[in-house]
Amino acid sequence: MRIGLGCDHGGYNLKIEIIKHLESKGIECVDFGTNNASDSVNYPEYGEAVANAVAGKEVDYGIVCCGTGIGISLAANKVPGIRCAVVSDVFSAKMSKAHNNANMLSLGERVLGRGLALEIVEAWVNTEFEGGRHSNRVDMIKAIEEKHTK
Ligand SMILES: O=C[C@H](O)[C@H](O)[C@H](O)COP(=O)(O)O
Repeated sequence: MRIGLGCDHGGYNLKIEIIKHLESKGIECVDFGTNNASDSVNYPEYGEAVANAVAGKEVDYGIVCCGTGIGISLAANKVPGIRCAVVSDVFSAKMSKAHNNANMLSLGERVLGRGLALEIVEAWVNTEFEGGRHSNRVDMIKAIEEKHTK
C-alpha cells in the first residue's frame, strides 16, 4: 500500500508521527509537504496536492493534517473522485472506510493527541469498504459531483 501525506504548518508534527508509524508497518509513504511547522503556509495547496495524487492513482490513499483537519479536507474534497473524511475517533475512522469508502483521511493536530491519532490511522488503514448497499450510496455521491462539474 502506498499512502500520500500532506499538511500545513498546523499539522506538520502530526504528519511526521503518522509517516513514522506507517513506515514502521512497512507502508510506503509519499510526502507532499509542507516541510516544517514554523513557516505559515496555506492548507488548500497541500490538500489539493495529495488529492490529485489519489485521484490520479499515483498513491492508493491520502492522509492530510492541519490544525483542525477541516480546512485541508474541504480543499481535498473539491478534487473529483475524492472522499476525504475528517475524523476524531476510532469508530468514525472505521465507518468512513467500511460505509463511505473514504479514500482520504483528515486529522487535526490541534484536536487530537498523538496516541489517539495513530489509533485512528491504524483503524482506517486496516478497514475495508463493505460494498453492498453502501456502493449505491457512494455512487450517488459521485453522481452529485458529476451533475455539478458538467
Ligand atoms: O482548517 C484550517 C486549519 O486548521 C489550519 O491549520 C489553521 O487555520 C491555521 O491557522 P494559523 O494560520 O492561525 O496557524
